[in-house]
Amino acid sequence: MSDIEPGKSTPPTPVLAPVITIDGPSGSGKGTVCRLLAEKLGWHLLDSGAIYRVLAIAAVHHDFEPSDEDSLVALATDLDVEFVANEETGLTHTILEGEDITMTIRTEEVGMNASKIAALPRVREALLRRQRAFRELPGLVADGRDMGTVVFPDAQAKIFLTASAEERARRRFLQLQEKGFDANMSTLVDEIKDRDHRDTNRSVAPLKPAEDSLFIDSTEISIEDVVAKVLQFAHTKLSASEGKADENRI
Ligand SMILES: Nc1ncnc2c1ncn2[C@@H]1O[C@H](COP(=O)(O)OP(=O)(O)O)[C@@H](O)[C@H]1O
Ligand SMILES: Nc1ccn([C@H]2C[C@H](O)[C@@H](COP(=O)(O)OP(=O)(O)O)O2)c(=O)n1
Repeated sequence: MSDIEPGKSTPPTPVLAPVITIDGPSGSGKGTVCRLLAEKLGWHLLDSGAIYRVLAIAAVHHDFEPSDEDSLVALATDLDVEFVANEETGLTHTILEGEDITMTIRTEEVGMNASKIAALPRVREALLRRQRAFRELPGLVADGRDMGTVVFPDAQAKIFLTASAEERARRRFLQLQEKGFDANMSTLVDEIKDRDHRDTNRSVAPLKPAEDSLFIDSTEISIEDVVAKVLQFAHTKLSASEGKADENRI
């Protein structure tokens, strides 16, 4: 027997929004490129690293050790965080449990703590639904470590963006200086290598290129050229997937 009552039309199949993923190590340019892409396309933006960073700050607020997986899972499940766009400054403010943490979230210390708790499998699992909820029409640009491999394995276009550790540390150095933070170049190189090692070698959702991703080394490529490469690749992939959807409809 059919589920559809006579006289009633078939309910429309929900349309899944298209996704472009950019994964890669710290300082490769993911955040910058994703923001520019989302602006150009008018799509939503997911900064998944910000969620891990917020959780790391919340863990400190609650006095939880980075190894206390049960407490961190509970915190991740009910994480009280809002990302609020400020039209005047063009900044997205991060509000954790009512407190504006926009300035602290980008420090290297928070990045390192985020990397530690991100190695816990059940914490990652607890954050999956929250990340997937960002997938809304007209489309999503997702920035992280496991966007193309785990969170959105069916993404239409996947990019792996990297650069040499020295160049990434140099970029971070300039970025931190600009924001008025103290920074030391050789400490930054060590911290970046340490974080790369932890993110790449963890057992769950390690940092690695998805099999079907475009690999871009941005060490000697400008931001504008990286954006152009990604856009060209994404257009090709999105047209191909629209073609496939049409074939299936016939
Ligand atoms: N291709 C590039 N060439 C030079 N500087 C870059 C390039 N890509 C990004 N940057 C700069 O490097 C810094 C880190 O970039 P960001 O997007 O925050 O990296 P990620 O999100 O991968 O950690 C920013 O100040 C950004 O302007
Ligand atoms: N999808 C993600 C995003 C970030 N993480 C972890 C690992 C990273 O070292 C930290 C911080 O990520 P974030 O993207 O904010 O860091 P960078 O801006 O690249 O320095 O969080 C992750 O495990 N999976």
